[in-house]
Amino acid sequence: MGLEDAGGRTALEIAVEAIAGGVTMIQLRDKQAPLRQVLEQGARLRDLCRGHGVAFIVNDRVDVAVLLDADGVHVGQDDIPGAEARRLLGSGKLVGISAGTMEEAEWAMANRADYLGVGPVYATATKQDAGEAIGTDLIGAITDRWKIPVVGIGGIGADNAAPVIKAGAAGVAVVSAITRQANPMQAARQLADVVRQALK
Ligand SMILES: Cc1ncc(COP(=O)(O)OP(=O)(O)O)c(N)n1
Ligand SMILES: Cc1nc(C(=O)O)sc1CCOP(=O)(O)O
Ligand SMILES: [Mg+2]
Repeated sequence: MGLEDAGGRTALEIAVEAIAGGVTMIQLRDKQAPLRQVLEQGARLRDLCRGHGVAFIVNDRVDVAVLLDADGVHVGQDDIPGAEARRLLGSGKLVGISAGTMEEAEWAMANRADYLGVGPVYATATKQDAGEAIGTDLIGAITDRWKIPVVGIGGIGADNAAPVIKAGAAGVAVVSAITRQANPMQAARQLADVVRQALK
């Protein structure tokens, strides 16, 4: 989660509400905090997730994922390659890989991704270097070609999540649609309802 606009609330506070609202996976994504703080915050988030049967994933940092005994790591095209991440993490852990083009999806599949994060589906202000919105077509093309869970990411909220699922995604990954809302629990619940409905 990026908590720049979380209204002074901590990641843990937001996560408690998000889980109560029905999220099934939480990713620790903090590119700024000192490592010691990331580890402390991560341990609290991990314990919370474990207590609720929610998957806990660390973004970028395989070392942090190992130290926290996270359920897995999410890596992008410029991060540690997925196959190397898996070697460090050991078996039984998830490796998620980002893809914004079919070529990137091919790389991710060659690196034996467990799931793909595909985006930015819509325009996003959360990730400055996300690039132009790509829409939902790539999700359809990937899920037609491979049997792999895909989550759409980028600019997704309850108002526009349904087409992402209808295109073939198994779920959606969001930051601002939960962290920037006055009531993160209600926002998560609305989003989960839309996703569940679209999956039917
Ligand atoms: C689920 C999910 N999908 C994509 C990303 C983006 O990863 P990456 O391209 O490495 O960019 P950063 O998040 O590291 O800025 C993600 N984090 N999660
Ligand atoms: C972390 C991230 N990755 C993206 C990608 O396209 O790979 S877009 C993104 C930011 C998602 O935040 P929001 O839900 O607020 O748009
Ligand atoms: Mg990354």
